[in-house]
Amino acid sequence: MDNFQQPTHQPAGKKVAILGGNRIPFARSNGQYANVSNSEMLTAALNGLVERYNLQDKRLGEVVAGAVIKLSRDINLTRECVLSTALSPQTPAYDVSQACGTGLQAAFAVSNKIALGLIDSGIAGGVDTTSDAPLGIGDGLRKALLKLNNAKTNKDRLQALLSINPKDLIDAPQNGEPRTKLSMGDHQAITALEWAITREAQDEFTFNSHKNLARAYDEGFFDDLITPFKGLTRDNNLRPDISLEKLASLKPVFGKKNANPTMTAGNSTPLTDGASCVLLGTDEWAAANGLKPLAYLTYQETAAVDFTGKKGVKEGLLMAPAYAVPRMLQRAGLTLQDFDYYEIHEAFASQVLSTLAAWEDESFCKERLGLDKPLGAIDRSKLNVNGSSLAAGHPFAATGGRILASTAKLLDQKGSGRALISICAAGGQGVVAILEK
Ligand SMILES: CC(=O)SCCNC(=O)CCNC(=O)[C@H](O)C(C)(C)COP(=O)(O)OP(=O)(O)OC[C@H]1O[C@@H](n2cnc3c(N)ncnc32)[C@H](O)[C@@H]1OP(=O)(O)O
Repeated sequence: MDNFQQPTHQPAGKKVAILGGNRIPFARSNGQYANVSNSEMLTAALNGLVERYNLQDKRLGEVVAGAVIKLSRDINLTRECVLSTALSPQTPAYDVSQACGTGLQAAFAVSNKIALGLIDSGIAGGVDTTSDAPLGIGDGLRKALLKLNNAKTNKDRLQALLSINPKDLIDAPQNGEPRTKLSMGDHQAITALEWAITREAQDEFTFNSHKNLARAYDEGFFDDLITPFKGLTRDNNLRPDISLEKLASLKPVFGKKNANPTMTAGNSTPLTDGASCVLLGTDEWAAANGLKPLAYLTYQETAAVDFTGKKGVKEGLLMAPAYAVPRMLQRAGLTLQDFDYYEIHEAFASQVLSTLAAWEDESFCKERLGLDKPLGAIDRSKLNVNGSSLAAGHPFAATGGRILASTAKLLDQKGSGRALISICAAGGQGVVAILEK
């Protein structure tokens, strides 16, 4: 199978600079932000960015953000949040949604307009809460209410009311695939088994994520990337004193029917609340506003895999980045080893490890990617150097902004270099990008 047949295009035109970023500390679900809405969190992240980069009263080209789980009243959540900030109310804004890839996809939307010369600046972002999740009325209740509304006699009305079953009252959002009814974790457990990812490797990977994030906080790396919010100054999922012994003692929570289940609450991301955003612009706009480009967003790619196996090979739900990255590398004329940093979203430790295993695997690279040899191994010391989602948490749509802002800062600190960003998303999708300085 050749996955490189479809022509993809790097938008020609203006360079797109990442000028800064901001987020609020991420909080475990039903914790510190239990009573805080998406709207309040995204507004706080945006306001922090506005303040840090003196954007008060500025009319930006566009603000694009989104949430994976939205209340139905939040028809254009991003626009409402922009109106609550000190930005000029003449700044247009709209929502996008692409599961966990939302934040990065929002940055693509802004950057493509900048590259085309249609706008000169913009903000991309994302927010999610699983604490303040929307509840709809269940199908059973909805149908009974419709019946009640159309009833002509008291008998019909009574029958409609009696048809209501308590279990049909509420329709809550599920963290699972609608087609398979499996949770993200149970899907990933199948992939982990397929790639023989051990419990020890997952726990060690998780340990490093927490240690790296804790060190980065202690070194002040996040001082100009995070605005304290509701009493939090750091992500409250972070465990600086994490131990391999404690990780090893946790019970498996996903793939429990497997012979040897390996995925636990420790080596999976927690359900999380939070928001993030990044400021993008042309070199000219940056100079006119006294800002310095941290890095440039140079390549982007989105891929999707058939996780149902309906039309051929059944692929792992979270394996789309394994396809998106080589496609982007080919277009950029780069190898997997040509990077100073790798920022791979840690949906689950085993997801990152499965993707790395696939890139090292000869038959996967030849048969599924259509390459003549494996992409090969990466230098693990360059991977998620300041921690990632396992430690920070993963408020779905906010992860893209978190990664973009910290990766741009890493490249700026280094002075020059190149970073690969990869985010897996529900629906069998993968959103990836290259940042350069
Ligand atoms: C594209 C994508 O990104 S897909 C990914 C999308 N996200 C998801 O699917 C979210 C997946 N995560 C979840 O569903 C939930 O967080 C779960 C099921 C993993 C865990 O939920 P819970 O059981 O509520 O977790 P909880 O926080 O209570 O942790 C369970 C135990 O593990 C312990 N624990 C969790 N992490 C760690 C750790 N790193 N080190 C030590 N102990 C830990 C907790 O302290 C707790 O111990 P206790 O029972 O003694 O209090």
